[in-house]
Amino acid sequence: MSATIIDGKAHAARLRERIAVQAAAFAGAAGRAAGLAVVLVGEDPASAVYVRSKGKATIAAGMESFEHRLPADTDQAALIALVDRLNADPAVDGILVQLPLPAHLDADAILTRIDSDKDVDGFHPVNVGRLMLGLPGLVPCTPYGCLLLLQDVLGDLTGLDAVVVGRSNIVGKPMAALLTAASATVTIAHSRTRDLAAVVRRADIVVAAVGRAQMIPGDWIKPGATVIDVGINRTDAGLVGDVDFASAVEVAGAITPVPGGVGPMTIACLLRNTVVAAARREGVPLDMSAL
Ligand SMILES: NC(=O)C1=CN([C@@H]2O[C@H](COP(=O)(O)OP(=O)(O)OC[C@H]3O[C@@H](n4cnc5c(N)ncnc54)[C@H](OP(=O)(O)O)[C@@H]3O)[C@@H](O)[C@H]2O)C=CC1
Ligand SMILES: Nc1nc(=O)c2c([nH]1)NC[C@@H]1CN(c3ccc(C(=O)N[C@@H](CCC(=O)O)C(=O)O)cc3)C=[N+]21
Ligand SMILES: [Mg+2]
Repeated sequence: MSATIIDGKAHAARLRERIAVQAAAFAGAAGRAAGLAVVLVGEDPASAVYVRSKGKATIAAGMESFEHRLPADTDQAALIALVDRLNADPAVDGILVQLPLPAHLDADAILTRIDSDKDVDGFHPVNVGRLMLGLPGLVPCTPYGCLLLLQDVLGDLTGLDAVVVGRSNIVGKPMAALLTAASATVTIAHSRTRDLAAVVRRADIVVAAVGRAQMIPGDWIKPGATVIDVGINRTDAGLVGDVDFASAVEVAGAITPVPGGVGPMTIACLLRNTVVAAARREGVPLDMSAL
């Protein structure tokens, strides 16, 4: 039996339509469009592709896009100065500094410098704290997009066994926090986990966020499990996930493809966070049930 393929691209397109309605309502009430500033330091080609697609999606949703491209040798003080300028700019509701930054820059200091109310990535310590405390804030886009896909497939996640493979600050840890808040029973696995196969085999939900091409084979997947593949790995065979799709699709109940799964949801959730941030900043009420 073959799994349902979770169409992240179609789900993201529907979400973007609802966001556009809310963005128009915001613009009508505030007298201006919501604005997203994206900062890219250096010339990494993959990052440049993401930044371009974020800019296009922002404009398509009826929001304003501000792109800042800085040379790879930009120093800490110059980047801090740009963040300060964006923090103070009333037309900017969301700020995203594309990661990874060049090694000579202190990414933690930059992310902490962003106004937490404009932190549409949800990486600022204040938003990380809010997520852990269950307080309203801005939630990291990729894990939030994964949660939306899981709830679409499974409905209520209460009591389900979830395994998150990967413990990064941008995907694994916030994913585990969201699943915990949704009342799943959560295991976080990582490079030091003993017998990863056995840990994955007991999961009703597997979220793979490792960055190793096709490392999770189908025979680790419990029959009928829901598999969310966050991995984006460029190989000679093209773009592949962290899950071996060909074998996993034969065992899983539902599975995201790469491309066309989590990636498009990340961008849709970034737009969602931007209109949410804009509405909070201006005190404009939004229909959150649409988002
Ligand atoms: N689709 C999307 O929108 C997005 C996709 N990505 C993709 O998701 C993947 C993960 O990204 P990110 O979280 O930033 O990656 P990181 O490199 O920051 O983290 C990888 C995690 O995987 C763990 N890990 C590494 N090797 C193994 C192993 N052999 N067994 C078990 N765990 C292992 C690491 O463990 P340890 O902590 O012990 O080192 C670490 O916790 C990448 O492919 C990235 O490109 C990322 C963001 C958005
Ligand atoms: N501050 C910051 N925030 C991020 O959210 C962030 C970041 N830095 N750095 C890089 C990662 C990665 N990321 C992706 C976004 C979209 C796709 C995406 O749309 N992927 C398409 C394919 C794109 C392609 O073909 O390359 C898909 O999976 O279908 C992938 C990956 C966001 N990230
Ligand atoms: Mg993100």
